[in-house]
Amino acid sequence: MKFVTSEQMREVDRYTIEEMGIPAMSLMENAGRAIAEEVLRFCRSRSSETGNRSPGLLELVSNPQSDGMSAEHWIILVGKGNNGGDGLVCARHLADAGMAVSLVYAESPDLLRGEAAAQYEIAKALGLPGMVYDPETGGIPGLRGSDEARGRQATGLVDALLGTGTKGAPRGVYASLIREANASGLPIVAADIPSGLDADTGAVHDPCIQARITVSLAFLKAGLTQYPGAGAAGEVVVRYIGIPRALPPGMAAAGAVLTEETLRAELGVDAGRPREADGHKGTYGHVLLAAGSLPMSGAGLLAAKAALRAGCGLATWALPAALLPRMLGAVPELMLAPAEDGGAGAWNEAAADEVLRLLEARDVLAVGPGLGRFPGEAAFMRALWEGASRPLIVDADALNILAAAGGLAAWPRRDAPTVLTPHPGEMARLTGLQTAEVQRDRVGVAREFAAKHEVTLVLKGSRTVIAAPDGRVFVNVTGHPGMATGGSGDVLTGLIAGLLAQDLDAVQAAALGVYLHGLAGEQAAARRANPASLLAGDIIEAL
Ligand SMILES: NC(=O)C1=CN([C@@H]2O[C@H](COP(=O)(O)OP(=O)(O)OC[C@H]3O[C@@H](n4cnc5c(N)ncnc54)[C@H](O)[C@@H]3O)[C@@H](O)[C@H]2O)[C@H](O)CC1
Ligand SMILES: [K+]
Repeated sequence: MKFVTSEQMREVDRYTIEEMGIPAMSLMENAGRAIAEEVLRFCRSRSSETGNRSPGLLELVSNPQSDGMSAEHWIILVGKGNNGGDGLVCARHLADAGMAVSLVYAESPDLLRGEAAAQYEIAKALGLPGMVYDPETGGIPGLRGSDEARGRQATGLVDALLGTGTKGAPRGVYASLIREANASGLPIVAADIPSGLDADTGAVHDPCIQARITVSLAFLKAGLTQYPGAGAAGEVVVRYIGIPRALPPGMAAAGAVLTEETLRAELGVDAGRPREADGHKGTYGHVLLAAGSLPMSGAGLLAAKAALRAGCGLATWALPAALLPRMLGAVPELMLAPAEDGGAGAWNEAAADEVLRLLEARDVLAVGPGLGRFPGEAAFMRALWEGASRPLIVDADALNILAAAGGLAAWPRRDAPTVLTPHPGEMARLTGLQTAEVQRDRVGVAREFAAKHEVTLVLKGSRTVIAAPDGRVFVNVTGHPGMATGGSGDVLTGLIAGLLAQDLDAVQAAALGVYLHGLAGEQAAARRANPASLLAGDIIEAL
């Protein structure tokens, strides 16, 4: 599913209305109705949960208002732009469905323009009760304590304050209304985006609406795919409002959320592709891992096992010689290649030649899991970076060594496919940014880095971002918090390497690897009474 930025959305709106001639009022009508339908869906699901059964046909026929909505009183918070206009349409449909509705205008309705102003006239003509919020007295009627009659107590809020026209943090009355709405503890359905969300980066301003449901209109907004915005949005529903699904000519979506459909349609990955009947070990590639060191020998093992579980034909783990005795037979299917380490159980500059020699008879090199830091590390890494003519995946300390040696700007561009898999901290070191800066605009930072250095970048974390050298961006939504455990990244590296060995290109292998890694984590977590006890090895078993 593709997602767009606010700027792209504004251009889509303009193109749809001005070039295609689809009336803005139709779009607003469709938007408001879609939001109302999602509010009603929520109310019905809530009433069925709380046991108020939905009335039988006879009851409905005799009193159409009695479809359980009469107990609801929703307050619509109306901003002064078209987001507010959507809210006014929504209010009309909710009133028609039999619930009590109150409009609270952030600013005088006289400030409404265009379609939103027209919707205000309609709301007035229908006698929908409304008031202009007064920051002096504060307090939204129906949210105050129990002094209001039962019927007046609000049961939910629609946030139609700010949408894609937002600039900066909510100001003045908008901030007050957002704070009051959040403090009410009532369920909030956000129109298009939660007000206070940066719709492009997923950053949240102070304050930002904490929504139960966000009805994203026409297209998913980029900011809804990344935390903390994804957390503020609650359940995200993308609703068609009459804007054609095909983007205007020349516009490429800011990115796409990874689904099986996206993997197949956008990336040509068929996860269910059957194996050739006459396949043999050589058919499915041979992964070489340069990984592990005395204190972190397990990392290499996890990555190697994951590569095999990913379906590659063979895997060889090049490891410091001192580790060999302990690792013999640990994974019978795995081949071990000791690299001279002078008994130290650590890597050294000279070992690079051994790795490159081994790579000549193999298809992919993964370097980094448990590698550790060591004298001559930069020369070691540079030799592999320049000498490995095969697809290369760089992770963990190999990334830190790259960063410490001046980062990619100082290193030659590689011809062979290259995948980097930093977590936010490693990304900060690679870019010279603070980790917080990386996290504030994960999609943007990843996209820029991948294009600038012509690598495939996997920026890990919740909602991992996969950025291709050609500017395409994918966001993964599979996974489970229990996966935040030592070794989980090593498993991902091995998984991606195993896929690279099976003739997937760097972007395909990175995207499918991240997607499957998350799915496996979900399944592994589901098998445990307490998902916090999840181990990285469980993810491998679930692959
Ligand atoms: N354009 C269309 O045909 C459709 C739009 N849809 C809905 O409209 C909004 C976008 O509407 P827009 O008028 O551009 O802006 P907003 O309603 O988001 O409101 C911005 C409004 O508020 C003021 N403002 C901006 N930033 C702040 C701030 N930080 N604090 C306070 N006030 C702020 C600004 O002056 C504007 O007037 C879109 O999200 C959809 O909901 C339809 O859905 C589809 C057709
Ligand atoms: K909103």
